[in-house]
Amino acid sequence: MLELNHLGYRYPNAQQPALQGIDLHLQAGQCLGLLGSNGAGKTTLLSLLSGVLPPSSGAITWQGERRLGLVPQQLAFYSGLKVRENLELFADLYRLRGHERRQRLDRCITSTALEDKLERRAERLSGGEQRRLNFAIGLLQPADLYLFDEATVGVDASSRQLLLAAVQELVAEGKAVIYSSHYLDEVERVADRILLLHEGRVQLDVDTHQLLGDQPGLFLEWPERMPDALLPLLGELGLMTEQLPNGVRIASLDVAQLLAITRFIILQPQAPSLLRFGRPSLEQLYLRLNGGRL
Ligand SMILES: Nc1ncnc2c1ncn2[C@@H]1O[C@H](COP(=O)(O)OP(=O)(O)OP(=O)(O)O)[C@@H](O)[C@H]1O
Repeated sequence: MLELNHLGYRYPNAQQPALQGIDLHLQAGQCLGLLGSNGAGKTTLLSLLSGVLPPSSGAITWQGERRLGLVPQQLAFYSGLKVRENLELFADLYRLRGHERRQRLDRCITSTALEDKLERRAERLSGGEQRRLNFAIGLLQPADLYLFDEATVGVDASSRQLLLAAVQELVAEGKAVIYSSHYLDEVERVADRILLLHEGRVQLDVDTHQLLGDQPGLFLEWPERMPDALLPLLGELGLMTEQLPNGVRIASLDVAQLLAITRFIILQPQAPSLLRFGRPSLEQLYLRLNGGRL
């Protein structure tokens, strides 16, 4: 659907490029979680894709028609108009007619739980409700690729569930989605692939399941460093381990092995800061991958 080849962008008068050497191939039905700390280049990338900024280098190639829906970080509606008037206006802009218009309007209103706010002027909505209107306008647009930039900031927990379900529905229908957020639990839920940007470059581009692993493991971490005798013990027990900065992840183990490790831990002067059995969360992995920057 979309291919990026060595894409780069430098803001006028900026010393460093905001993006450089970005290669990416995105397919229909794929949801890419776009991660990176503040200033990593996420919004710049979305601005290039949506045509707001022209590439300074490299190329964006669309396979087929370029049909794009955007939920921008900055609220983009008419604050003096009512919610319904805003939606009707954007439906006009998107040239929606007849049955499709009615259907898309109904769906975006339901997906963002704005049924009770339709007659309210947008400027009189709460912050979270304004975000939901912003989201609804993006969903209304018929598109093959949807871009979400910090789309759920300030949205309450139950509305957030609705918005995430709407994103998942798009993906299930075969739309491509790029979902940029600092809320890693959201990204973990919707994205099947993770693209991590750091200082304008791709640091990681990986399948979410591959990153998180399908097998639960035992995570052990100490506040400073793990006890020196731990690794030899794990070796004696014949366990597969992955070393972490202050601890280990043990891929799979039986009850006897778990008991031996527990005995060892009890005898240590310092207790572990983390002892957890399961899959790592994206947030745990991200903090490690991104050097502690969220
Ligand atoms: N209009 C601009 N003029 C000059 N530099 C800019 C401009 N907008 C962004 N930048 C710079 O480009 C880099 C990438 O910014 P960008 O907004 O893409 O980051 P981001 O990953 O979206 O960050 P955040 O998580 O804070 O939204 C940063 O170094 C930023 O300072």
